[in-house]
Amino acid sequence: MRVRHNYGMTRTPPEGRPSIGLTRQTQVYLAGLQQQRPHLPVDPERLERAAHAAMTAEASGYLDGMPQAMQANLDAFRRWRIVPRMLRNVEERDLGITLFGHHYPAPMLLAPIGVQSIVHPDGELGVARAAASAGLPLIFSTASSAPLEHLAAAMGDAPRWFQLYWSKSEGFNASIIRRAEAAGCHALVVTLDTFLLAWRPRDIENAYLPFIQGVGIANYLTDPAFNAELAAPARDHPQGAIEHFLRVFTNPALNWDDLRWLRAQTKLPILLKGILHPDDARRALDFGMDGLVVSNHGGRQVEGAVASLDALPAVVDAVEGRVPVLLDSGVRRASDVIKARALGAQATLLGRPYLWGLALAGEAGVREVLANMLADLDLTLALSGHRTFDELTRATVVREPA
Ligand SMILES: Cc1cc2nc3c(=O)[nH]c(=O)nc-3n(C[C@H](O)[C@H](O)[C@H](O)COP(=O)(O)O)c2cc1C
Ligand SMILES: O=C(O)C(=O)c1ccccc1
Repeated sequence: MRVRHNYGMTRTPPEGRPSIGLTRQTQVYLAGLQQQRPHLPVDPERLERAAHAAMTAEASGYLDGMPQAMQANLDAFRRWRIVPRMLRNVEERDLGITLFGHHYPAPMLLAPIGVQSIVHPDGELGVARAAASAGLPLIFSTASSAPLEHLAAAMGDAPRWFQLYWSKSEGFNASIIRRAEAAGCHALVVTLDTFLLAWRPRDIENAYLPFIQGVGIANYLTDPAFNAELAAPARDHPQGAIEHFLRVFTNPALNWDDLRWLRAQTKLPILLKGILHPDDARRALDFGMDGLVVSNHGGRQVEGAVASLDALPAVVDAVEGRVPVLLDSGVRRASDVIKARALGAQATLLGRPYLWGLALAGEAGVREVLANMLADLDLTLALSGHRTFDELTRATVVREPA
């Protein structure tokens, strides 16, 4: 089943099907799933618990982040409340948005998440197919368990972006950007907050690092520049490529001036992911960046970090509408997408929730999580009194009373 990227604007429900007021596109997407729905928990907290119960201890520990930073992301969303508006004729709605000249069905992308095969054998390929069926853009991670070309092939012409882990190897960086362009990615998202992997208590307790087993480095193993760099003895030694990956992955010397090199590499729009300070946002614009992703990496890098949503308004003010600002970290339900949009995020990235779907039911689980999110988004947009996301403003939300 394939759904084109045009949600809404039609009132007729699919034949013989009672309408509960969803846009036609949301109905069609849900209807297509009826036969194969795994029926996962719809509530995100229950979904999370079920997924963690189904995973190995190592995968469960790896998905977790630091308790305070993760909780801060969720608390920040809870502190904002939507103020619904009445009697505004919201019968015809359009959830679509446009970013960098491309139309997408909803203000939601799938966040780049590495090493997905540790939660389910469907891994990134299952996620790619599920994203394609919803028409929602998937951001391929550099640290994927499958090469980006395989994911692109599984998606047909459905939209995808590429996330870059900017390694110490200039040859690899240049090569992987070329590959992302060739695979039809619409934009390059450069993740700045993970130039080292943080002190992650659960992984340390489990003595766990996925790459040691060679998981999550498919883009490196298939890269001609990366392979050319391997010394001959390393090439003959199965662990050689893994050791080389570990050497080049960490890159703490990166600084702003390096963005000049990156800017010269591609004409694709470049977004910086991990921006939390308004001065960094302004600086990104000085270096010709095309967008920002406000993110604390799902609370996985700096314990006690500011919540993404709390950092958003100052970044949006600093940017003054010059480039799109996106947000992730803590998006769990449609109302979170609406709150983020009201506070100035053009779109949000959905992270862990789709991984929970993957863990429980592979590709079908991801499809279901996405379908549930879209239906919730469609209804919550309407019930809060809006036909499009452009109608949301800061006045759509209030902070909870102290
Ligand atoms: C298991 C896991 C792996 C991740 N891998 C990557 C990655 O490869 N590249 C990246 O930019 N971000 C990665 N992230 C961060 C996500 O892109 C996103 O910022 C985060 O999941 C948002 O937080 P949330 O899932 O709590 O909403 C990863 C997150 C998780 C949970
Ligand atoms: O674990 C992560 O958060 C992450 O971003 C990552 C980093 C390197 C490889 C795979 C995932």
